[in-house]
Amino acid sequence: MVEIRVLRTPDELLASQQVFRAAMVGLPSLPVTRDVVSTLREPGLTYGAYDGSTLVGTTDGGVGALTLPGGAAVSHLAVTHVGVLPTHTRRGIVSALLRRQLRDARDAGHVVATLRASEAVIYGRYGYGVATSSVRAEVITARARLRDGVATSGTTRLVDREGSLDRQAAILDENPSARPGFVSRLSIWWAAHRLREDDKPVWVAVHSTDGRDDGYVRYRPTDPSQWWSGADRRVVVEDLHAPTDAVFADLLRFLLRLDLVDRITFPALPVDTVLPLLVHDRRAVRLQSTSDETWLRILDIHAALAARTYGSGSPVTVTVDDDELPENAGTVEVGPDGVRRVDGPGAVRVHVRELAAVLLGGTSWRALATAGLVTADADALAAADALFATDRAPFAGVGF
Ligand SMILES: CC(=O)SCCNC(=O)CCNC(=O)[C@H](O)C(C)(C)COP(=O)(O)OP(=O)(O)OC[C@H]1O[C@@H](n2cnc3c(N)ncnc32)[C@H](O)[C@@H]1OP(=O)(O)O
Repeated sequence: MVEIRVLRTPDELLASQQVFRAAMVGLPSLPVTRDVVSTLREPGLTYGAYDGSTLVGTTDGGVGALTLPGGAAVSHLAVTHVGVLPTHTRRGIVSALLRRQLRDARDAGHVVATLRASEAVIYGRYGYGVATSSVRAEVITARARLRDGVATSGTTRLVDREGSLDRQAAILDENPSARPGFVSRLSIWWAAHRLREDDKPVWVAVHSTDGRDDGYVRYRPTDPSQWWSGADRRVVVEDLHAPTDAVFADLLRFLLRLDLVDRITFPALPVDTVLPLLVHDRRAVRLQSTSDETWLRILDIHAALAARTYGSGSPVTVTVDDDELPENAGTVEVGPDGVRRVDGPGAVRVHVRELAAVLLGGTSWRALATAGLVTADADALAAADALFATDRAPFAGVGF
């Protein structure tokens, strides 16, 4: 049997970092030392599994906010650094760690937990479901001309990279996106980003509307060694924050003005991105692949459902199954006027994992029913879809 403990000292946190990296095998190296490791972890949120005196598994988190449909933000545990040493896998160690983490997060009052999954088969058993997706896009700049009707909403300027991370963090904090699924960025993530900085070229452009900074794009060439005479010069957008489509259009306008660049890659955009519509030749934009982005675990079903808004229509009763956090289980009535607990079986029956998939509007109830993941009749499904549908695809816009 392993023992699960909260890790606190720099040596324990460093050991957790090493266990995670050994489990992940192929991550780029990161100069984490005893001196800096505490800046990368929030106190009391790193867990370790011990086999005797040896740390063999770990999980970690940070607390921020996640935006629900309608714009309300709820308390959010961002789960990361999950790993078990290869010598100790398939003995239930990560299950013990993740269950303890979920229980503590619920008891601490967090409404949702989310993570990015290294594999799709790991987290569903703990109640995590895919709540947002992203699309990778590539722009062939020679063919990409912005449509004449795309209005300019502000100005875009290059800023010095020195100190610009603080500027980026402030812009994000001051201009959160109203898109469902948006998550606030944590200081531990910016600290990790600082640690990863190198002397390779990277550029930052900041957008302002009426003199107020409200968005930015950070981009870098993919292969500087081939830049001088390269025939296929590529730039990758490392990070982009555009709280509105108008800001996004201006940042795209800026990127399309870069000389020498043949292709621009956006590794992750919302699946309903306006990008192809903004250019005359929509095949200048290749939407290459979609990926699951946010795996979401609802920790407090009543709080999560009550904090979002709904479309019009009749209320629907939903019975939720949740073995891991049994206080969540039961029936709720959800309608345009709110959410309340009711007795008896609901018109729809769903596991908490599938409720996570519809919470932000990223999946329809009808699609879940087609996959056999919801039990309901056609009228109840239609009513639930009318309530839960959102006008924008949910998107977080950050990996962690
Ligand atoms: C948010 C993040 O940090 S994502 C990064 C996750 N970490 C990694 O991918 C690193 C490499 N992998 C690992 O460290 C480990 O294999 C982990 C963390 C994925 C799983 O840890 P384990 O301690 O082996 O998991 P545990 O023994 O608790 O498994 C629970 C169940 O999940 C299944 N399972 C776990 N991992 C996998 C997997 N990668 N593929 C298929 N099934 C899996 C187990 O078979 C078991 O199934 P069962 O309940 O039907 O018996």
